[in-house]
Amino acid sequence: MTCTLKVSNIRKTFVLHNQNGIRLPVLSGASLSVSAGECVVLHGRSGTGKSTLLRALYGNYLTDSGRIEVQHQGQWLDMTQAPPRTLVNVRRHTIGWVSQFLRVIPRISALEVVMQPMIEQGGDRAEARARAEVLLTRLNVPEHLWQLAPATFSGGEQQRVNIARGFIADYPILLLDEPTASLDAANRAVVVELIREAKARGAAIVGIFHDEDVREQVADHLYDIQPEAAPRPATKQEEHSA
Ligand SMILES: Nc1ncnc2c1ncn2[C@@H]1O[C@H](COP(=O)(O)OP(=O)(O)OP(=O)(O)O)[C@@H](O)[C@H]1O
Repeated sequence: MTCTLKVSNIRKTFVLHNQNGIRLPVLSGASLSVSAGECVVLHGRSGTGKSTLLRALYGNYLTDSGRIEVQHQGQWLDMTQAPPRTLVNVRRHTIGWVSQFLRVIPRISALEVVMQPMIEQGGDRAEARARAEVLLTRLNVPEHLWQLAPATFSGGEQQRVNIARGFIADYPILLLDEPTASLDAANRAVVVELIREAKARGAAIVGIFHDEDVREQVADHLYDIQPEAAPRPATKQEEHSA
C-alpha cells in the first residue's frame, strides 16, 4: 500500500503566556504513518493529546519539532514547514477535516455549504449538487431544510450537514475529529459506511472516536498516545548526587 502520511517525532508543548508562562508538554515524539485505504485511530486517556495531534496534522498548531509529511499533488510536503498559502492549497485538495461542529456561514443554504468543497476543487456544479443531495439524504437531513441556512438547525442537523460537507470531495487524506459524537445509532451507521467507502477509494484516514463500536468497525490500527510523565519529586539517590 502507498504511504500517504508520515508523522515523525512530533513534539508539542503549550506555553500559557497569560498564566506565568506555564509550560504544558503534551506530545513527546509522536510518530505514525498511514497508507492509502487505511484508518488509524488515535487512542489514549482523556487529555493525552489526541486532538492536539490531529490539529497539528491539519496545520492548526505549530509543533516544537518533528515532521508531518503528506503526499500532496504527487510530491512529499512537510506541513510543519509549509507557508500559509501552501497550507490553504493542501486543505483544498489533499486533506479534509471532518468534525462534529459546523462553522455556520450566514445566508448560505445547507446545500451550498455541502457543495462548496467540491466546487473549490474545480468540480462541476451539477455534479456537486447531485452528490450533496445524495449525502444529505443518506444522513437523514430533511429535504425541506436544504435551501435554508443551517444557522437555525438543531445541533444534530448541523453536525450531519458538516459530515456531508466533509465527505463530498474525494480528499486523499481525511482527518476525523469525533464525527459520530452525539449522533443516533442510525446516523452513526451511515458515517461508518461513509468512512468505509472513503477507505475503499484509497483515502488515508486518521480519526478520534470515543465510541468503541465505531472504532472497532473502522480502525485498521490504533495509535496509542502515552500520557506525558507527571513531574515527580527527586529520588534519594538524585538528592545525594545533586
Ligand atoms: N490551545 C491549548 N492551549 C493550552 N493547552 C492546551 C490547548 N489545547 C490542549 N491543551 C492541553 O493539552 C492537553 C491535551 O489536550 P487534548 O485536547 O489534545 O487531549 P485529548 O486526548 O484530545 O482529550 P479528550 O479525549 O478529553 O478530548 C490537555 O492537558 C489540554 O489542557
